[in-house]
Amino acid sequence: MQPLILASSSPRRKELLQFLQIPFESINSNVDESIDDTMCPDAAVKELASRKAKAIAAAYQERWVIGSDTVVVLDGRILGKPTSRADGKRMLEMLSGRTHDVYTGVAILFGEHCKVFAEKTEVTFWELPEAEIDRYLDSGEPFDKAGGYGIQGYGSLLVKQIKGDYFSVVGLPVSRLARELKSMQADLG
Ligand SMILES: Cc1cn([C@H]2C[C@H](O)[C@@H](COP(=O)(O)OP(=O)(O)OP(=O)(O)O)O2)c(=O)[nH]c1=O
Repeated sequence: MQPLILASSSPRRKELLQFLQIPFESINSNVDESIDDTMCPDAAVKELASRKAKAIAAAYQERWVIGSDTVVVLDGRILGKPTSRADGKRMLEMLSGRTHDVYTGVAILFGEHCKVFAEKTEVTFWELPEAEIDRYLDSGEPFDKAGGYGIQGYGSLLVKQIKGDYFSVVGLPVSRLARELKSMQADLG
């Protein structure tokens, strides 16, 4: 079997997929990630994960392809990656002292076969004084991450509690993914 393709540019997703101990290569899908504002988060991450996987599957026939997308959701509003320092600060101020949801969608494609699912994890932040938010922004870590933080880095210090899959927050729910992939492969013989 040819190596699976991870339709992603994310170094975190690449690192997490290595836990499955299967050969793969990663290829950036470069898709337009705009979505309808009124979409519910579960549907939005599944749509974006599918869009990323389909873009690669169209160019690489007969290959297993995985696409994924992560968003942060507070009070029903989707927070993507901050567009500026001010936007990052606004997001972290909103998340301070509150519990939000992180949704990660995954699409597994093989020819006309596909499985798409989403995981939700609840994350609670400590109350964050402005000086702590400013220090965190200075680290540069927030800018390529949904919600403006990375739980796997300095952002770990902002987090009081999580409920659900930690790896899904980092960008790929590896444990569920391994099971879904195995089940699809068993069904296909
Ligand atoms: C909340 C959170 C998000 N993130 C990351 C996961 C995703 O990489 C990113 C959300 O953006 P995505 O659009 O899901 O992914 P990406 O642009 O990094 O990569 P690609 O589309 O090529 O697969 O935020 C963390 O690394 N840690 C966290 O704690």
